[in-house]
Amino acid sequence: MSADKRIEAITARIVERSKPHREPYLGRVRAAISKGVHRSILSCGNLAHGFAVCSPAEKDALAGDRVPNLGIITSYNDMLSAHQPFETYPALIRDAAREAGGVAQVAGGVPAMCDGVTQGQPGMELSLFSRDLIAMAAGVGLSHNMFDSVVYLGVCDKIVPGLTIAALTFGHLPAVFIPAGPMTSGLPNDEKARVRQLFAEGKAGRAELLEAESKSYHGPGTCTFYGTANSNQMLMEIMGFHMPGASFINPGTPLRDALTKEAARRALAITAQGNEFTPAGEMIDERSVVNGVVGLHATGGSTNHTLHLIAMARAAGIVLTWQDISELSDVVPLLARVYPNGLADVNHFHAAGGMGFLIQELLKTGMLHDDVRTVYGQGLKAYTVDARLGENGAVVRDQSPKVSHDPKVLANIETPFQPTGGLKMLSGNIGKAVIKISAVKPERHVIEAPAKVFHDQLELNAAFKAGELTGDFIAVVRFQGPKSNGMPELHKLTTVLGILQDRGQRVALLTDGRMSGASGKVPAAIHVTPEAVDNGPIGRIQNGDRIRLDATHGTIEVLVDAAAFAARPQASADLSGNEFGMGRELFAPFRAIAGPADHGASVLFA
Ligand SMILES: O=C(O)[C@H](O)[C@@H](O)[C@H](O)[C@H](O)COP(=O)(O)O
Ligand code: SF4
Repeated sequence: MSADKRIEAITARIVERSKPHREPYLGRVRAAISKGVHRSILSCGNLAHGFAVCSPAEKDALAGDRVPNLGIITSYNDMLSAHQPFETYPALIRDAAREAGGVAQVAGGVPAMCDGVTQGQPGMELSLFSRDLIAMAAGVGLSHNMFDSVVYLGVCDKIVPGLTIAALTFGHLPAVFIPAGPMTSGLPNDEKARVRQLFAEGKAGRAELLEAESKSYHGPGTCTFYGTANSNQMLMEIMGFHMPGASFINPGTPLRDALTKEAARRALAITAQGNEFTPAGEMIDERSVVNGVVGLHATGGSTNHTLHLIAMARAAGIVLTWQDISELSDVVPLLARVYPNGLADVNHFHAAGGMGFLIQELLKTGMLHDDVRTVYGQGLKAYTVDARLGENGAVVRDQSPKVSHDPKVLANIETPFQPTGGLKMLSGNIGKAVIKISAVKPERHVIEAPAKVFHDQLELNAAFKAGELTGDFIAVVRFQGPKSNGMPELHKLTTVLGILQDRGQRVALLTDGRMSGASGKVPAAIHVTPEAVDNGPIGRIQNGDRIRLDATHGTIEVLVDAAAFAARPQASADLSGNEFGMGRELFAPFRAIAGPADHGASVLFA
């Protein structure tokens, strides 16, 4: 069936807006494709260097242009529990390539930051910029120009967005993303959050907190809350970069390995040398991007994708805006309740029917474009399946169930948890912002209260410890934008504001910074643009100003006389402490040129 007419209209608007960028982009992709198999333009010297460590048979294969060579971009390290399983993937992929008559080589590695390790630490100020750095680093690997297709190994927050930017920049090559899968379920996320609140209130000690944290984050795989990392998996599947059913299979299982080998074989099958050539730059179009946004809304996905998905789309010449995202939110129902939007984790989501069921339900009422290209072939309907291991160890796919295995976690389209999605744009005399309402109770969608102004999250936490955060208030935490300090996640605010909210205070957050995808229950107007350091109105808010955050009508207003507000001096902040230490000095050029949040806060696109 064709997509809902409202989805079609927004898609058509994006197509029209994107033309000035998309058409030249496609021209570059087609020009690169026309050069044919890329090793043929390398000199003998280039080639000899490129396959010096290969076996004689591989050298022979690669010397001609008849055997496809698969590039591997890996983000393996031991810091991210989600990426640690990638250590063994290159060997698996090489075996699969050889068995399929091809060759595979690691083209390069990219850096990967664990936002959980850097949360609340100086390192978090490198996090957002690491996305674009990852795209650049992947570009270094692919610039060897030895490859006919690429597999990208990445899971977490900035890594999948950065790898997607690279995959679309090298859009003349097919791109298959291979995930590592979620950690098995440990201490439930809400129990972990409860112990954190007890610790913050002095009712639990450090030993008890560390025990709870370690029982929650206990082994290889992605953390099980529905944050940015798991939003990435959802996006890669619904946009057609994953093999169907690949996203949420636990690491270290036979099915996981079978899916990895299958993905490698598929990446070799869709090169220009075969009959199903699927270059990434042509596979991904405006419909794929809209499908990604729809998936975000239907699952209550991470607010960080109001930054990343914009930058990812832009890499393919597609101009996505917060208005598009907000209007799609008005159309797409919420079908998943996964922490922080519920108590379940991604393992429960998968067991309830997972991505196959979600896509099936959304297709039923035209919430998704079915007529899209994917690494698996034509049409998203092929993704309404469940993957399992067949007798001979091959991946077998069954049609997704017609009814959710757990309606409390995954709803049918006829009975959604909320009629609209989770991500709204706010606008008003403070500028533009985004808010995630899927995890906020309806009675907190409108908050009007006096401002309490802070210049970093530690100041707010200190005010909490000093007992100064009484009554209703809107915390204004500014100078947290990309040009100020790299736009770190302010997730440490979640615990304190959550305690105050649980005590009955009506509180909200307003910031030019961003939150973790795992943040949720406190209303937060984030990514305020323009940011304070860019002369944004958020820099003219003063303590005591009444602010009205209205997620129902999509507005964010400071209730001060317009002329008086405009006449106020712009606040300034001492950011010298953010310029050095923990590598921040290396990212000064990024802070200097970063674009605004509503354009993806990127150093790659204005
Ligand atoms: O956007 C995200 O999903 C977060 O960056 C996530 O990747 C990060 O790791 C959380 O902050 C960890 O959650 P805790 O800090 O609550 O453990
Ligand atoms: S989900 Fe976050 S905390 Fe968990 S491994 Fe990924 S980046 Fe680290």
